[in-house]
Amino acid sequence: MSENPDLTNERASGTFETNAMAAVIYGSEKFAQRRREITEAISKIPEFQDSHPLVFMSREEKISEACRKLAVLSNYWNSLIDTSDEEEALHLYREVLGLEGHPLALHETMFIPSLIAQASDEQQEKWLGRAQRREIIGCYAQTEMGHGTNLRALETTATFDISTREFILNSPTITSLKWWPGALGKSANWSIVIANLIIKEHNYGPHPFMVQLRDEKSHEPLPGITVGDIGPKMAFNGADNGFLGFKNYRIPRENMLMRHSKVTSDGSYIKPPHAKIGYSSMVKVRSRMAMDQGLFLASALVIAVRYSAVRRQGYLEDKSREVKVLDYQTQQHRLFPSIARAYAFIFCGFETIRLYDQLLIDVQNGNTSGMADLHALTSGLKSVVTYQTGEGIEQARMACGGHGYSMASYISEIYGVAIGGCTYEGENMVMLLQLARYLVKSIEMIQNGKSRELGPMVAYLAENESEIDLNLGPNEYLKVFEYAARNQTWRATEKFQKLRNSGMSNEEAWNQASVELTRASRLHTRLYIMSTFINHVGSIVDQKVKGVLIDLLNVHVTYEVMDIGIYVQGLLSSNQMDLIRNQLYVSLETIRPNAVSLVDSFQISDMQLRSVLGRRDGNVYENLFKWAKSSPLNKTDVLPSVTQYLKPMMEKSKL
Ligand SMILES: CCCCCCCC/C=C\CCCCCCC/C=C/C(=O)SCCNC(=O)CCNC(=O)[C@H](O)C(C)(C)COP(=O)(O)OP(=O)(O)OC[C@H]1O[C@@H](n2cnc3c(N)ncnc32)[C@H](O)[C@@H]1OP(=O)(O)O
Ligand SMILES: Cc1cc2nc3c(=O)[nH]c(=O)nc-3n(C[C@H](O)[C@H](O)[C@H](O)COP(=O)(O)OP(=O)(O)OC[C@H]3O[C@@H](n4cnc5c(N)ncnc54)[C@H](O)[C@@H]3O)c2cc1C
Repeated sequence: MSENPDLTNERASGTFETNAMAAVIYGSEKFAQRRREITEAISKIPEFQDSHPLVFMSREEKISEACRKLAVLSNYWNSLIDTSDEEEALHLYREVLGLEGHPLALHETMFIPSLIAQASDEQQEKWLGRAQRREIIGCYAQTEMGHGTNLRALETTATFDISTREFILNSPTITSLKWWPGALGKSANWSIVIANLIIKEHNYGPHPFMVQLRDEKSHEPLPGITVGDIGPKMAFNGADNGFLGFKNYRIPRENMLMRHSKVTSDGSYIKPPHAKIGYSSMVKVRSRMAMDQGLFLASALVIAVRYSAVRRQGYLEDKSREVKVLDYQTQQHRLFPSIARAYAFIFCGFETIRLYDQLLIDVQNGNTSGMADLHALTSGLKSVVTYQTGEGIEQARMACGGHGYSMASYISEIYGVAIGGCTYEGENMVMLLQLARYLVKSIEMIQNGKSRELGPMVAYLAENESEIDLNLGPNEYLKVFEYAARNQTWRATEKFQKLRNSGMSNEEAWNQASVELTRASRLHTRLYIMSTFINHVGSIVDQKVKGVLIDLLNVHVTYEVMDIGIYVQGLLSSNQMDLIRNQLYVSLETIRPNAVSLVDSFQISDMQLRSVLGRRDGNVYENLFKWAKSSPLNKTDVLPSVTQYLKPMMEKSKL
């Protein structure tokens, strides 16, 4: 079937090459090209296609389908990608497995990275190759039923038995059961388990241990291990998140991951170079989240924008033909700022992934000085990005009207998976408060005359306000954001200090200032996102691409400043606010002809999107009907439930 002419026309009105834009989105022409090649190669392998639509499958079927594809994938792995390239691997996973989770997701994202960051050279020699070759499947078991946030209160223990030189693992209570780890329930046979290290009755706090859970031949749980699946979730049901308990389960001393902290055979403890070095796997995932969430948001927008270009409803001036809903200003206001955010998040994601990779090298060389900065940055970024992604996806769903609510759109599944990011890798409020600690410390440095020691990301906190001339472009909007973030950070810090100075305990003062503190963290992070977007656009060489991205940046800066209006009342007059509002409306119109090309540029395949509404060819209606007919409910005209219950009920009512 040929392409829907409405989409053909939209594509013809684009002013730039989508391949050139993809090269900017994905950081290089080479990688953008590799993504296309991988997608093309996969499309030719029939076993990678869903055996039937995932949305009609039960959990068991979804997990089985994911395992089937992983088994097929193992035959093609080396021929499809450069296995040493994490981004290629991720693209392959996304294309073949989609986003509903699978038994290797945590193996790749946390188990292997933990071995790389936490295992000594000898331990890597023993386990890393096996993990990378997928001879074993691992997971990351930290969260317990009773505690996920407050890691110092974890209850699982690993007690060193000096006589046998083993650790004895125990789960002393119900609440100490590990609860949530992905792939733990049914798939993983090994795990990195975070447990309190106890030597001679002294608790040294949470440490990582390499623990075999299941027999490598029979896959049966080993004696002393209780393990299973925690049941269905809001989404992500292709993953078997699990529970895990230990009863006097012994592992050799050499199974504590000992790159940083160490326990010698006589039970001596050697401290790590930084107290929080064991938290690196979390920082690794957080550093990826802006990218991954940006892609979730992008997926929803591809669906909503393409659909809005083929959906016609109502009239504007021309009464001879109904208008594409994408031409309504409200629809543009609903979708275009999110397109800008998706681009910005991906740009930030590349930046934080690079920063993590650099930090990993620094830490391996004994330099831990960058840990606090990256922890603060990624804590704020994961919180803001996951929240705004959730908002953007939900708006995309509503922008598709009734069909958006159908699973045929697939947006609800994208939403369910993405929104989990507000919780996993540190609940958002908690992580905003982690960043707030860093911001408060920065203010205290300024108060103590140490402004010069501030890092580049917080230097603006020490600056004075300057006049704003909004006609001068994005950098002036950045100043507006700096003003808002600086003002709020000072106000929140002063509130905290005032409460503390009034005699309140540090903890209570912090609690009573915490809403204001989280607001400061959000503004600081949004400033970082805007500034990264501006810098990125500034570095683009292709002039056509750059021109469109400047238009998109204008949508971003005007929308973001309008969105934080309450924080800039002291800086901007109502005339200036009106000016910004009008600039936003103009920029929505400017971007309109490029809307479809901007989402096409994400180059997310139909196979990955799984959306009838978001099909690249735009042939929505005939495929919607086909999809509905394939619903299991339509296998028969008369359901057994009708024969069994409704018919007798109706018959009885006739009497
Ligand atoms: C490659 C192929 C991939 C295939 C992918 C396939 C795609 C699949 C499809 C979809 C993707 C979906 C994937 C889903 C994956 C989900 C995985 C989820 C995993 C998890 O959730 S793991 C568990 C995560 N848990 C947490 O994040 C816990 C949160 N809590 C904490 O981090 C901490 O407890 C704390 C930071 C909140 C507090 O810690 P603590 O009490 O110890 O510390 P404080 O006293 O508060 O602070 C002390 C001091 O330490 C500093 N600090 C804290 N953390 C760090 C750190 N990490 N680095 C540096 N410094 C740190 C803190 O700032 C304080 O400093 P100051 O005293 O203020 O100076
Ligand atoms: C999809 C998914 C996958 C996951 N995968 C894994 C995994 O692979 N491995 C793993 O170990 N874990 C995993 N988790 C667990 C996850 O990391 C935790 O659920 C998360 O860290 C939040 O902790 P919690 O559940 O204890 O929340 P809680 O801390 O109980 O949060 C409840 C509320 O209390 C508030 N709160 C808590 N502490 C504070 C505070 N100090 N200040 C202010 N407010 C506070 C929170 O903001 C929140 O509103 C996963 C979770 C999900 C949803």
